Amino acid sequence: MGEDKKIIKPITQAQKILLEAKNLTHEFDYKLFENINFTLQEKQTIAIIGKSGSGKSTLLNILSSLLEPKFGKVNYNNQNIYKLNKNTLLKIRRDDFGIIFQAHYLFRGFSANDNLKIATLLSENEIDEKLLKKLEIDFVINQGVGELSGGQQQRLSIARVLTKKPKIIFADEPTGNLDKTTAQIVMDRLHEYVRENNSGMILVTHEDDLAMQCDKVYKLENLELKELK
Ligand SMILES: Nc1ncnc2c1ncn2[C@@H]1O[C@H](COP(=O)(O)OP(=O)(O)OP(=O)(O)O)[C@@H](O)[C@H]1O
Repeated sequence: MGEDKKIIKPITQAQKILLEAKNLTHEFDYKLFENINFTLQEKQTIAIIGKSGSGKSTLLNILSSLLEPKFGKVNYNNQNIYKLNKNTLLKIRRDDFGIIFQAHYLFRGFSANDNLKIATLLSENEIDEKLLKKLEIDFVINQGVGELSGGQQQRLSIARVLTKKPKIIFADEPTGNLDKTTAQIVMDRLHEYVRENNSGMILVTHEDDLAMQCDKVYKLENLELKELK
């Protein structure tokens, strides 16, 4: 009698949805986008490209809880973040959302190290020395923020955000001040972080080659979000 053969089936589990936006519409002086739907899954990276002024940063602000849309909703943990009470929203923004914008919001009177320590105090995580080395800022860590170059400040703000271990990274031109090689180093770290932490990332960029390294690429154009990849 032959042995029972066990057939091991691959488990095809649906990826968890991290963020879901429905019917987003927004305008300032003119309409920027209308009825946009958007989903970010665990371990997924999504790039948003488009012409200057098309509304990419505005969309990222809305997705990251910083700007309430004129219409539509943004769901995180199945709840519309704009219907949450202020303290709950602040907690999500502090603990779960890692916002990397062009204005770094670093504390300028403090050293680079102090800026990182603030993130460790908020999250009870350690400063990741290896990450600082990979980002090539380990040797400026004791300098004041004001003494760092623009690109070093940018990488410090990225290190600070990653120290928090966010569930979702929202990055608006995170490599804007960097040369091509350093920009790639930073992007590699962000992708690595997402993979290793079951996180997700939404990246706004003008760099098509950096966008194409993401799992999905959308172009904001004519009020719509068109899927390019
Ligand atoms: N807070 C605001 N109040 C009024 N108008 C705004 C505000 N924020 C953005 N806008 C306008 O909305 C439009 C889209 O701006 P946004 O920064 O979202 O574009 P973008 O696609 O990110 O541009 P860029 O690629 O140049 O950064 C612009 O015309 C801008 O002036």
